[in-house]
Amino acid sequence: MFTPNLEDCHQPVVELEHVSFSYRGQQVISDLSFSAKERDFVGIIGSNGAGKSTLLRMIVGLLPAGDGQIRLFGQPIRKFKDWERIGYVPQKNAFNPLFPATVREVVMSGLYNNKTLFRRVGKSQQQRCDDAMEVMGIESIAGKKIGELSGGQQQRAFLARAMINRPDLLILDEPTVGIDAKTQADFFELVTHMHQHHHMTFLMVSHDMGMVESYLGQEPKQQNGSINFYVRHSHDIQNCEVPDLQHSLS
Ligand SMILES: Nc1ncnc2c1ncn2[C@@H]1O[C@H](COP(=O)(O)OP(=O)(O)OP(=O)(O)O)[C@@H](O)[C@H]1O
Repeated sequence: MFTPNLEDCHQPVVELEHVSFSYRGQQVISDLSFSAKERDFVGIIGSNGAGKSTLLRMIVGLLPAGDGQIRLFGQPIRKFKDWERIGYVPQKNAFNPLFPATVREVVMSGLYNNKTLFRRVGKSQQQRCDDAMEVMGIESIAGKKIGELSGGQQQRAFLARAMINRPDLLILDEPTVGIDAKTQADFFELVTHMHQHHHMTFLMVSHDMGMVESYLGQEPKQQNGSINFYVRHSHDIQNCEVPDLQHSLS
């Protein structure tokens, strides 16, 4: 019987090889090698100050890796240009209630990068914005000021902002910190639903061990210093897509 090779059909999305990082002589990440493939869900767990946010900032190009190599979608990070393929939700910053932008404006701002900043926003971009807000269930509050929303609603808006380019990789840094337990559980359900139904890879820093273990298993797949990596591999969810072949050989 034909058995597809489930391990090899998913391409690497993030690869780190012997990466280290120091802030002014204080080493935070030491000799980290790690990779995530298409549709993997990686939970990054560790104590305060372990270096989790630093790691994510290196992966999104906000900090340069001191030593070692980072590759994104198979390309060395210094050559990588396709940043629309990556959505990033940094650690929560509560918005000042006086902050004037609406939810729609915050979500739309996810479209702007160096290339699109001065381009007129067309119908298709508006549609993308509507789609992202619909997925996050925030269409009804599109016109509200972001600063007037609850923490959970703000996080949904940031997630919609990260989703507007329909990224292949979504990076979330403690997305539910400071949010009540029920909203956290709803948010986690939304994220795992997205993982199962959209073709995306997730890297998520979280302190919520219960939720991480329930989705990613009890044991970390890898450790580096006091950072633990819990992984749900893509092939646990979906087989490689070879429907015709499978059909004809069954
Ligand atoms: N810009 C900076 N300059 C100097 N040191 C920094 C800077 N940012 C972080 N650090 C230090 O680097 C270490 C790792 O910080 P980082 O924010 O990556 O940890 P973390 O694991 O995300 O922590 P937490 O769970 O508290 O968010 C900490 O000791 C922190 O004080």
